[in-house]
Amino acid sequence: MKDIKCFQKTGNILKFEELRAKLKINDKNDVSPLEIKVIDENSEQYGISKETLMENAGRAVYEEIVNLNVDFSKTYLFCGTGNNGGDGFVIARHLANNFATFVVLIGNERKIKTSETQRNFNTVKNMEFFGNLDYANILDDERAVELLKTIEKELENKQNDHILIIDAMLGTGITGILKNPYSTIVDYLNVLKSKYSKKLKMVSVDIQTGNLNADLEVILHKRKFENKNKNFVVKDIGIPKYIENMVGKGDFYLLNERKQNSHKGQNGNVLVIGGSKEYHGAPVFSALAASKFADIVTVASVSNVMNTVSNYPELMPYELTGDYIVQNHVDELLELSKNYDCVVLGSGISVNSDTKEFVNSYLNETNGKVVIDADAIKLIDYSNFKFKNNFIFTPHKKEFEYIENYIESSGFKSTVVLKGSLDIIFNSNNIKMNITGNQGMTVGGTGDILCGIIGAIYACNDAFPSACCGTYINGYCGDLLEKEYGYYYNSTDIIKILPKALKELLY
Ligand SMILES: NC(=O)C1=CN([C@@H]2O[C@H](COP(=O)(O)OP(=O)(O)OC[C@H]3O[C@@H](n4cnc5c(N)ncnc54)[C@H](O)[C@@H]3O)[C@@H](O)[C@H]2O)[C@@H](O)CC1
Ligand SMILES: [K+]
Repeated sequence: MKDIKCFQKTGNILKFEELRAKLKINDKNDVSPLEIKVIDENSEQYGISKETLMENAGRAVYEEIVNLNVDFSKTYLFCGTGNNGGDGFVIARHLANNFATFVVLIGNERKIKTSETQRNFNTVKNMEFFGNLDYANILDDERAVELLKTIEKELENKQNDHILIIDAMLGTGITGILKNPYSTIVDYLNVLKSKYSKKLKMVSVDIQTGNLNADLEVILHKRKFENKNKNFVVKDIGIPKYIENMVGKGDFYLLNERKQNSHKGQNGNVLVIGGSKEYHGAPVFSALAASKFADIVTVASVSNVMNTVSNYPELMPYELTGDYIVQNHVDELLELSKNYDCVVLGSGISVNSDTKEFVNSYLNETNGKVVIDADAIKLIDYSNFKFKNNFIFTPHKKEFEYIENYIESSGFKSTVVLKGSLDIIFNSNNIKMNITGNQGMTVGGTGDILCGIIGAIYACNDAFPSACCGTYINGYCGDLLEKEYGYYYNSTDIIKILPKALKELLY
């Protein structure tokens, strides 16, 4: 892993910005909870801890409360056990210095799972001990109604002019319909709000819980799809822009879980179509890399590649006639491909006119997932070529020159991994950089390994996350090896360490 400071506007960053401009990919405005999870994780990895994010989030909400310019006689914070509740604890810390503050934890405190929420909860408990705020723990509807009744009493009592309710119950972690006591609390608060709309102010942290009709939603970092309240403000919490454009450990949340009780072949099977009389190492590297992740990997190639394949019992051979993969193999291979989730095309396939015909016919005919690498990229006749959305290209700089002029065309639906010291992964509406890997990766075969890894992941995932995660894994192996051996490792070492990398990243 290179440390980020080395990317002071190097060629690659400029290339990234040039491609992003060309593809007209601007920063997303709305994000899904899963995307937020990816950003959170990658912020943590690249330098801004979740604790800092939580602190900034709480502070941002507190600033909005101050902006309301209301001298609240009492503030209540309804906090869940997740990080939304954690934000609530941070807000309570700030409120308590200026307002009478009452923190309510909903659910058993043992359910608090993240360290950042735990830390802020402990501080709230200390503040209760020293009398800076009040605290109650609500476990069921009964206790909830009891507390809400006291709030109602305060509202009836005319001298209390304004009461603030902070909704830090649930944020992007909500799943399914609201369970009790949350739904009881939300319903009761809505009743109070309708009866005392002037005296009662309700502010939701990030997104309003259920159908709470909050006066204001203070949304953190980016607007969420869930946002329903028209009265919202989006607050920056200090996540640098580039974080959203980096591949990190967070991206692995986008991959499908391996099926637990799966049986053979459910976790993806891959067909490697490559090799020739001259090159038999390349397709075997791709296949061996894929075999560490996929269930079944077959190499379809000519006889002398089969000799190499036969040294690896974990690889299935499929022998083709002749010395090169050529046009008269098309029907046979289109048929064979139907039994596989993903095809890896190109490793060592050689550049000659017959193979050129094969590559173009195969890619025009197939509807399956294909990772297109190396010679195959050179052999395509781009003048009348469909960049299908189930294609992932893995060119290095030189090979990229073949496809660069087509990426802006509306018909460009493929995903590209532009390999380099900083890899750039993009399709027509996403673009990310990957910084794993090091100079040791220039050794021959790493490109074959990369397309094998991507093919194995792509077999049971979507194209863009497969391209990102596969590229990350490949470089990550190089980083593990660099720690041990400096730059003095080769592709066989990468394949050997691949299971360790996969375990660390995916397990
Ligand atoms: N990058 C960001 O956007 C940041 C997000 N942070 C906060 O973190 C929140 C997400 O935190 P979490 O992922 O921990 O999730 P939440 O805190 O939103 O809620 C998760 C908890 O609620 C419970 N829950 C889920 N669905 C439920 C339902 N239907 N009924 C009852 N209980 C339910 C779960 O058991 C879980 O414990 C965001 O909304 C935001 O407030 C901040 O800490 C700062 C960083
Ligand atoms: K909330």
